[in-house]
Amino acid sequence: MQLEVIGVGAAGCRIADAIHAGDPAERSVVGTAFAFDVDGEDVTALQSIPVARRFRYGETIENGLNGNLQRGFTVGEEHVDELSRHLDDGQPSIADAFVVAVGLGGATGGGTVPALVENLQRLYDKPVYVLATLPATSELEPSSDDRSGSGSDAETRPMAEENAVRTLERLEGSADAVIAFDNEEWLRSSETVLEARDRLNRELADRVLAFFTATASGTDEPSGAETIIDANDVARILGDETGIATIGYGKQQVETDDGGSRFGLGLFSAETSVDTTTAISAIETTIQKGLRGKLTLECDRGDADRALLVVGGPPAWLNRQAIADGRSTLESATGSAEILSGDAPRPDSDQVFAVVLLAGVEPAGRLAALRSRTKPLDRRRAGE
Ligand SMILES: Nc1nc2c(ncn2[C@@H]2O[C@H](COP(=O)(O)OP(=O)(O)OP(=O)(O)O)[C@@H](O)[C@H]2O)c(=O)[nH]1
Repeated sequence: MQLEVIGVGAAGCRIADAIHAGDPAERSVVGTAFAFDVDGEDVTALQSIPVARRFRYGETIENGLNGNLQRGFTVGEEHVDELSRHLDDGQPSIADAFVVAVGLGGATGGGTVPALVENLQRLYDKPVYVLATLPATSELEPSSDDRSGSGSDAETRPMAEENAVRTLERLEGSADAVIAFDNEEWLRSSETVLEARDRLNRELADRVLAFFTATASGTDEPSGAETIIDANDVARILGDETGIATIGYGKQQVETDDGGSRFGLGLFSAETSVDTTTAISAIETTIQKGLRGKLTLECDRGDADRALLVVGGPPAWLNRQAIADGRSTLESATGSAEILSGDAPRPDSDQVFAVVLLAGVEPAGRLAALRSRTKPLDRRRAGE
């Protein structure tokens, strides 16, 4: 698939940067990556997105938005046309989808992304997938030191939770889907988001890239796959009703045994000698890791409305029966009949991988907890 990747706010820009940095040259999925932030220093500190694609907006805002999401929404509305014009410099017309990255909890990304997503939906006939982090609990607990790295005042921490829920409410009905990443789940004990963020962003980028590079776009060379997953399949599984999605990923190193075929000489064929039992076992193990291992957002597998599985690796290792069995495993784990599966041959690789996308996974524990602690806006307005 070909993606236009847009990061908004500090976290969103860093995540977009990590995706851009990890985009594999030989199987690139990032058409153009953009970084939008009101904080010029954060935009400047990025490593990978070309400088010409980084934009500071709202220069008149002094001292940032300080977690004031209401102000963030206003700033987003005010600047959305300006930001959308920058996107014309990319390749939106040939993109299969937009991926908009944001750290939920902040005011800049969380304030601008809803207006931007609405605008993208109006301007282009492409799905818009939001990639959103959930705030870690350490940010929600008042403490004497600034452990979160995003707000120094104890008063701002509970705000992260409320902000996250409000931004999600605003995205309702405009984002096609929200692929969630739970910072809390991915932090090691006593680690802060500030300390861990580069690792978290790499983990997230790895999964997002594993997923999208395993899918095909109309312009791709024939891959030799038995069942290709394309942009329409992804859109079908992610849906268009702002459902919450999560990604699982498993991989395993395998032996490749021919002289040079891994390097694109085309000698590697399904006939190459890989013991069938070993291949089946490798596929089963990676699918189990993808399905039962840590997801970007933890959830009950049985809550997923739809799911997608792509298994990739050296062609000789892609045992069709094991992939079909994996699909059945996914079917019984989710209880869903809306399951798609495909394969992604990688003649130049020595890894077997499985990427699992679960969609419509609510109520996902962490998200349900955030929502339950935040009063619906109508009750709040009524003074309850
Ligand atoms: N995974 C990840 N999460 C981050 C990162 N930086 C911040 N966060 C989280 O993202 C949330 C939003 O923080 P920021 O992106 O700094 O906020 P912002 O959108 O720039 O908005 P303001 O700072 O309020 O103006 C925070 O609650 C953190 O949990 C990062 O690099 N990676």
